[in-house]
Amino acid sequence: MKQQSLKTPLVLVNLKCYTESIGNGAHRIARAAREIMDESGVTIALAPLYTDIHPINHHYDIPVFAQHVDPVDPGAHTGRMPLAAIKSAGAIGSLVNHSEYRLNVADIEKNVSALKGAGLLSCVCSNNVATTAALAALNPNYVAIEPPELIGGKISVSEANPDIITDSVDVVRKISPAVKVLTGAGIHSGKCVKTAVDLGTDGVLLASSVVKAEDPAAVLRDLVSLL
Ligand SMILES: O=C(CO)COP(=O)(O)O
Repeated sequence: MKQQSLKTPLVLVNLKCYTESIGNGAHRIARAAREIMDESGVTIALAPLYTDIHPINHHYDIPVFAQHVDPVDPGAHTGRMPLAAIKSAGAIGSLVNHSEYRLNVADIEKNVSALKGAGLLSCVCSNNVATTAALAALNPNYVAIEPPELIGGKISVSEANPDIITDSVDVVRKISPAVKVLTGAGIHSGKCVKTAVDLGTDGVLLASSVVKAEDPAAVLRDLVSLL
């Protein structure tokens, strides 16, 4: 099946389970993402709650990732989310192995292959350079390096730990050059994004600075301003 693709640099916003991401909140962020995408030409993708995959993709024509997919085939499971369901809702891909939803390596591999087989994108999250190397060997579309101690904070990975970005880019280039690298944790300004891209990444994965903003469009406008 033909694989989906997204233009680089990519700004991928994970809406997580924040109050601001539920119901109308998700639409508010989606409207802002649509506005800034049209204004700037930079690709902004969203990873909303499952219930918002279809509405956001349908109403705003925004590339949508699931925050997780369960490594199960359709069948007698209860409370799980099979890949076929996120695909039919309109997801272009899924996050896999976020720090807030760790998986074992066998399940990460199963998800990456299943997403590829379905023509969807995989964005596998990693916490350090050694994990990044192991995950790049699985050939996902993206590896997103996010130091857990900086997630949700005010100091970004670009400011606090540029070496982890450079080392991750180097290791991925050596192991699987086709794999794209994102970075995230604490990303909150155009300068953070520019530093990440200048250090060799293909974009950023972020959450709180946009989701919890009073004016998500203003924050997104700043985030893409130096690209
Ligand atoms: O975990 C993240 C994105 O998946 C990063 O979150 P913050 O942007 O809130 O640090």
